[in-house]
Amino acid sequence: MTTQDHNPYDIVKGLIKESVTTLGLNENVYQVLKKPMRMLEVSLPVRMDDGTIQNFTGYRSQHIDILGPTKGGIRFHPKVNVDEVKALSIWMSLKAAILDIPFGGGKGGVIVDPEKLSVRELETLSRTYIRKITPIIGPQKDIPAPDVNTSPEVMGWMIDEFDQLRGYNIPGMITGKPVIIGGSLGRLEATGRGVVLTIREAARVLEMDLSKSTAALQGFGNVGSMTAKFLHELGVKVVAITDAKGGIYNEEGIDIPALLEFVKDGKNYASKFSDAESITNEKMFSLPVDILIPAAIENQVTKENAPNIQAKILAEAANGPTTPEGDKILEEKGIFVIPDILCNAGGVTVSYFEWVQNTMNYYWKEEEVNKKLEEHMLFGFDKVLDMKKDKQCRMRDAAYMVGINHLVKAMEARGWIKDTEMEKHNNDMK
Ligand SMILES: NC(=O)C1=CN([C@@H]2O[C@H](COP(=O)(O)OP(=O)(O)OC[C@H]3O[C@@H](n4cnc5c(N)ncnc54)[C@H](O)[C@@H]3O)[C@@H](O)[C@H]2O)C=CC1
Ligand SMILES: O=C(O)CCC(=O)C(=O)O
Repeated sequence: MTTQDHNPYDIVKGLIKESVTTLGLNENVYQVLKKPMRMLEVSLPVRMDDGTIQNFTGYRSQHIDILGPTKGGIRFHPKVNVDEVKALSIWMSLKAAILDIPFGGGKGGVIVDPEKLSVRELETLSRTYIRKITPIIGPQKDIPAPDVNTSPEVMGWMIDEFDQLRGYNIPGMITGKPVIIGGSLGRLEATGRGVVLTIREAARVLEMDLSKSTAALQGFGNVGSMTAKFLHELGVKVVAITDAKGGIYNEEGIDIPALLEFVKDGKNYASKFSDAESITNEKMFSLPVDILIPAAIENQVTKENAPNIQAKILAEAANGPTTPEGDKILEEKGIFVIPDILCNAGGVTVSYFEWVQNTMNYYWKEEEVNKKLEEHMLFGFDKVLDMKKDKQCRMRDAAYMVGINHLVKAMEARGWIKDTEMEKHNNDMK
C-alpha cells in the first residue's frame, strides 16, 4: 500500500463532511473547513556537491487561522504531494482544536529523498526552503516544526536562515529546535509521550493491565522510538518493530534501551538491530499483541491487513495511517482506535509550550512541561471519549466532532457563521 492509493485530502474532507452532518451543522461550515486558506508551492534550486543544480519542489499549506497562527511540521519525503500536505494541515487544525491550543493548522513538505543528499546538500535545501516560504511564516503567522525526516538539527539551520534574513533572533518562528537556541525541554519526547498517555487512558477504559500487555510498532523514528521508550517504562513488552528497511521481532520483548542506544546517532535503522529475528510489515500487523502502533506514514492499515489485526488498541501515532476501508474493518472487529488527531497531539502541544516560552523568554523545567502535556492530553482524551459516548460513535468521528465544534465556536465569534446557520446545532447542544 502506498500513499498514492488513498488520497488523504479526500479522506479528511469526507470525515469532516460526515461530522458536520452528524453535528447538525450547516453545510457552510464544511465549505469553510474543506480547503486550506493558503497553499504555497516553491521551487528550490540547490547546487549539488557535483556542481549540478537540482530543482526540488516544496509546499506550505495553511489551513485556518481563526484560533491563532497556523502551526505544523515540515516533511522531507519522496512521496510528498499537494494533497498530502493539505490533508496534514487540516489534521493540524483539528488536533490543536481538540486540545484547546490557540493555533490553526499548517504543514510543509519537500519532495526529496534526504538519504540521497550529503549533509551539505540537506542543509542548503533546508535553508533554501525556509527562504522561499519566509513571506508567509513567522511567530504570529505560521510556525513550522519537525515531521518525517526533519530533526532539531534541520530546525536549527532553518531558524538560523530566518534570523539572518530578518537581522535579529526570532526564536518563536519555529519549534522543535535544539534546546540551546530556545527549544523546549521535552519536545523531542513529546509526541511519543503523548501517544503513550492516550494508550494508558484507553487501557483504563478497556480495563487492561499494561504491565501484562504486549505491543508492536511500525516506525522507529522520533515518534516510534519515544513511544517504545515510554511503553517500556510502563512495563509493556514491545515484541516487534518495523521501519522503512525491514523489521525485528522478539517474543520475549525487544531490549528497548539497547535498541535506543543502537539508533542514537540517527544513522542506524532499528531493523538492523541484530539482537532479534527479522519480520515483515505484514507479519507485524497480524501479531497477537494487545497494542498496535503505526508510527510511520499514511495508508498502512488497509482492507488487506486489517482483517488480521488482533490488537485490542490501535494507537495512531502517525498521521493518517488508516484507510477508510481499514477503518471500517477495525470498527467491525471492535478494536479501540485512538485517532491520529488525538493520539499524536503531544508534539504540537509541547511545540505550543516552546512558542510560549520563546515569547516570554523564560524557560520551564522538563517536569513542568511534562505535567502540562499530561493535563492537555487527558483533557483532549476525555472530551473525545465523552463525545463518543454521547453520539454512540467511533473515537475517530468523536475526535472530528470535538475539533469541528471548537472551530465552529471561533467562526461564530468572528461572525463567519450566522445565528440562523447555528440554530439547529445550538438546540442540539443544549
Ligand atoms: N515528529 C513529530 O513530532 C510528529 C510526527 N507525527 C507523525 O508521526 C509519524 C512519524 O514521524 P516521525 O517519527 O517524526 O518521522 P521520522 O522520520 O523520525 O521516522 C519515520 C519512521 O517511519 C519509518 N518508515 C517510513 N516509511 C515506512 C514504511 N513504508 N514502512 C515502515 N516504516 C516506515 C522510517 O524508517 C522511520 O523509522 C508521521 O506520520 C508524522 O507525521 C505526528 C505528530 C508529531
Ligand atoms: O510540533 C508541531 O508544531 C507540529 C507537529 C506535527 O507536525 C504534527 O502534529 O503532525
